[in-house]
Amino acid sequence: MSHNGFLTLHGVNKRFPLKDGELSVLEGISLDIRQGEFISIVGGSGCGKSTLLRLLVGLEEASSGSLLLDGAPIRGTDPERGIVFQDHRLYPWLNVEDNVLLALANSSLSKAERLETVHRHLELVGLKHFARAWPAQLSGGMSQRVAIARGLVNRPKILLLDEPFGALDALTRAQLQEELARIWLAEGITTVLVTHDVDEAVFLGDRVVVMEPRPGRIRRIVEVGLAHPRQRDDYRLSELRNDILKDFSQPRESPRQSRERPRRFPSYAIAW
Ligand SMILES: Nc1ncnc2c1ncn2[C@@H]1O[C@H](COP(=O)(O)OP(=O)(O)OP(=O)(O)O)[C@@H](O)[C@H]1O
Repeated sequence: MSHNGFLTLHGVNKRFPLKDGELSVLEGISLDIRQGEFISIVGGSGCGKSTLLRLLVGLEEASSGSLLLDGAPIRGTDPERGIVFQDHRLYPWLNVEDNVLLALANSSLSKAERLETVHRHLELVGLKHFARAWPAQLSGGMSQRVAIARGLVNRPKILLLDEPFGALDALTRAQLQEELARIWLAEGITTVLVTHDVDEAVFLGDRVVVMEPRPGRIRRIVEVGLAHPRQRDDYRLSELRNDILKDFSQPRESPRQSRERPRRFPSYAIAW
């Protein structure tokens, strides 16, 4: 495995302590991500996708192995790593502008520069006219746009997305996928997207990392090899999708014992 990636994971293991032993959630994760690349990570429930993303965010520490961003070890959260969760986590008592502004709390920019930066990012996600709106006035899709603006406003080195469209209806989801592709093309930001949705993974990703569970491992990495912007009805995308879906109907080996956690529910509830 070479170590010349912009974001490099090498031999990453993650174990959680249990009352009677420990649970191995990720095993031997090695991955080199190029600067500006869009990586999708797919896998069934419980294969450790979110845990992997939490390691990249710095919310969890690896039990062993290394995670390097631009040559430096990832330790703790940092504005150089922007994150967008499935539930947008906007503060209901702050308007859209202030929600995004909050992400710049530790920035060295002046107040005027911060406001200008916030407005530029709201424009980027198509919400130029909603700076003064309240979260309760936004649809689910609009809230996720605000969350994307907030994830980008610090000009991070990487953008990490954990099922960002998982709670949206199919049409809004498709629209936001296209928006995300446009933003990624315009900004050239290295992006890691975790999703359950294989169509979404192949539509957006330069490469798709297919994971398998118990413990979470990389099953294979699929090179999509299609230029952006892509056409949703491109038959090559469906071929890739079908090929990846086969992985989920043919387990490579019998699953090892694992403890399941109750499924998470999206905590956002605002839509109109
Ligand atoms: N803090 C923790 N303590 C103990 N076990 C944990 C912890 N966090 C995650 N796990 C376990 O790790 C495994 C992987 O969880 P993770 O949320 O990373 O999977 P996932 O692939 O993102 O699943 P989903 O798609 O359902 O969100 C699960 O079996 C879960 O129970």
